Amino acid sequence: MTTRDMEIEGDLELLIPVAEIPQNAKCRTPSSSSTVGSSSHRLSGLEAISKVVRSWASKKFMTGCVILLPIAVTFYITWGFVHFVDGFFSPVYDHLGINIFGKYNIAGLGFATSITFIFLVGIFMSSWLGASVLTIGEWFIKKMPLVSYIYSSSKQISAAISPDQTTNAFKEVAIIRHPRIGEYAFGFITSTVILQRSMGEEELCCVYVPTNHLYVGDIFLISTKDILRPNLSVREGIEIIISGGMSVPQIMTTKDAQTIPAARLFKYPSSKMASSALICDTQPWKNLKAHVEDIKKTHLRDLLSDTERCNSMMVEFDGIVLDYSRQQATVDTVDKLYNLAEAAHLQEKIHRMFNGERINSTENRSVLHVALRAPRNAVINSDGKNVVPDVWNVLDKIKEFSERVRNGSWVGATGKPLTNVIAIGIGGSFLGPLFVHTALQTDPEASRFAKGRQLQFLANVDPIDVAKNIAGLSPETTLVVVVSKTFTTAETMLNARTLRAWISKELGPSAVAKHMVAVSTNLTLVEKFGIDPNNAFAFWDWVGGRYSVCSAVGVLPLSLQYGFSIVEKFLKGASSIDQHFSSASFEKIFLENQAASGTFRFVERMECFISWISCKSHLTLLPSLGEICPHIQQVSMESNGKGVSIDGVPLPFETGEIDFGEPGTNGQHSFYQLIHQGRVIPCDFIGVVKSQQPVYLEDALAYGKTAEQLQKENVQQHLIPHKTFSGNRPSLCILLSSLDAYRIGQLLAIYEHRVAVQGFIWGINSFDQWGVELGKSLATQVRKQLNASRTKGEPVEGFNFSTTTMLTRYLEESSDVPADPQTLLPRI
Ligand SMILES: O=P(O)(O)OC[C@H]1O[C@](O)(CO)[C@@H](O)[C@@H]1O
Repeated sequence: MTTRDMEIEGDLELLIPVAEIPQNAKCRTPSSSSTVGSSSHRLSGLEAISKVVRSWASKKFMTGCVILLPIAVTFYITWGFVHFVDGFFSPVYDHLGINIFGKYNIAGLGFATSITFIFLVGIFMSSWLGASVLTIGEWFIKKMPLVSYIYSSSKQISAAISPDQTTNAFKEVAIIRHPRIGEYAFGFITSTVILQRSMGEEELCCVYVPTNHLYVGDIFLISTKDILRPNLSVREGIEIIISGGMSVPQIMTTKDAQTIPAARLFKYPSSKMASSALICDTQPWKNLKAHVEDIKKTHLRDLLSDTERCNSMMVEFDGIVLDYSRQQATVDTVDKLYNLAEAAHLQEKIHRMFNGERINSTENRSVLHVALRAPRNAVINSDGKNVVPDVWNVLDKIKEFSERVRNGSWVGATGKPLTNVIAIGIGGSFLGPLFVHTALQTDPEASRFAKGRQLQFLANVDPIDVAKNIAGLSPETTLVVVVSKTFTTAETMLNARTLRAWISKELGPSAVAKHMVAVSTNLTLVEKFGIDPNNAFAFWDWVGGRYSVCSAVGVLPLSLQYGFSIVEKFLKGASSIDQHFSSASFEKIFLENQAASGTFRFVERMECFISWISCKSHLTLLPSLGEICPHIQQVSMESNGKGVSIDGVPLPFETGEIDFGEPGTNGQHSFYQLIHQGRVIPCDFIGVVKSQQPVYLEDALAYGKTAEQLQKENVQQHLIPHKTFSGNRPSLCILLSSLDAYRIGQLLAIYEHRVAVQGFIWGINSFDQWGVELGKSLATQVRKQLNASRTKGEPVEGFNFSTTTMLTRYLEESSDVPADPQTLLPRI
């Protein structure tokens, strides 16, 4: 139902009795109602007017009641109270012959007397004598069965608001995360307690959370660090509870938030991304470094025996569970990481990214891949322009085009439907779409939609790849999608020329218009290549190649294969993580608490810092997720393999993870020996509930196997050193409830943000790739040399000894290769 429909329905509800509305009232045209007699028209018109008038009158009457009722109740109760207290001392005054309610009424005399009396009791009870009298009195009261209960309850409540904080009063208002992640409860700190365990001491607070006004509630023992302390007095807290939450202030700050200058809370200076100071020079970095050395002394098996710690390191969001309890980290580590995040201005940097600021400063570009999956009505600006409508124009165009191809209304040059798609592209124009395609193949819904269709990718320039790609395919039923952000990448253009030649040769040059489309930011070059600009799908310079899978780069080939509706789910999954990552409440929570406590919304980002401690990561996956490895390799290693800070200052520490992995148990039969007994390599395990959960392996890495255990198992003495596993090897588990388009989108966004956060912390530019550019220019130099040697016989020069020797040898042995091949069509 649209919003308009809902509005109409609402109007009908208000004005016309439901029983009289025909089912199709909303859609009825004037002519369809003309059979109804004119008198009934008049009748229903009068009825409607009468109902409107009645509805108006009743609304106004209720408004009057709503305003007058609290005033009347307040006066009534106040008057009753004054009267009651006035009458409290009436027997005394009666005795003195003063009739306070009679003819010589001295209104308020009894009230004043009562107040004075209460005041005097206060003074007396504060004295030693008063306290002794009270103790004796209480002793008697507590002996009386029912009375003792009434007395203790009333005493607790009055103690709660007692100005004497040495009593068992509510000491402070507290907000705790309860009853589950993402929800909070108001409570009162009543006392603190030190919990002594084998791992050390921990201070806990007793937090009383009222469940039925103030009289009944639960007591929680919570680590002092996990308590949020709002800027509210105990009295204000009690008011909130008694009013059922109605008196809660619209904006609440925590006490520690006071130390954050107001300007930093919601405004970020737009000049520079961060100060040029390196993160390694900050105190939080040094603290964390020292802490890391310290934590290494505690074996993971001991850390894992602390259920409370493990529980706090398990988070869940929108169907994804993240368990980082097998990281060499304690709650204290997480705190220190928050401090580090603060020092790195992480929050500001994320905010700037979503705000479309040109945070890719070396290329002077915004970084807005999040806009590619934003809902249609979102507003994300780049240079003051909302980019979301442009994104959706392209998505709509893809939807329309892919539907035409899929339903056979767009056919090839010979009139046959195009059931095969070859997507040519390399790097970011290939790896992301390949990952999603491979993962979608096991989603039953997606594979149903892909029935009878085939999607292939062509990236490499080895002629064998081309041959493999076109083997068994006919150009008549094939659509080629050339994907290149720049439309200049040598490998892609060579492959594009090759397939253009393949199509032209079989179907004639005019067939190219029907059989080739493009995805690029460079529409001029697309046209020059010979592809109709109407058949080009744009994206923008604010989308980095490796972050482009949600642009037409991935959406077009995937929609052709699975239909747009499936791809839209994938975009929605990624968007869910984006919103979570940037949500206002997260920002508020994070800033207000100065990142002091582990909040759920932040935790996804935490794990990457933890991995960072040892700077390496590896992924172990389900077969269907196999292609995430190469994709993450590019996203992570091309983004964060940097040697200078964003300001160009050489970094005295190493950046970048080395990511590698294998799907399923292939890794077990390949490199797991090394991760068990060789180097320590932090691992990410991605599991899917409906498939498998490789938890046994994570535990093996964490716990290991000791010599004592082996002895008990009667293992031969000389084999014990070989069969011993040190354990203490960190890993992370991401568990997805299923592997469908939505979850794949979520997974993609989690890794993209993880990489961005790492870069933000290290203070580098994760969005340029000058290292790759160097590789490209070196390749060009070599290509020019080979061409000059082959066509003009020029000697190899300008290279070092090794390269010169190898190039010369290559030239000698490949004398039959053409100078600069225009295509790579297999020579059959
Ligand atoms: O899409 P293009 O321009 O062909 O570039 C392909 C890839 O080349 C790189 O620039 C370097 O590998 C990547 O970032 C990019 O994804």
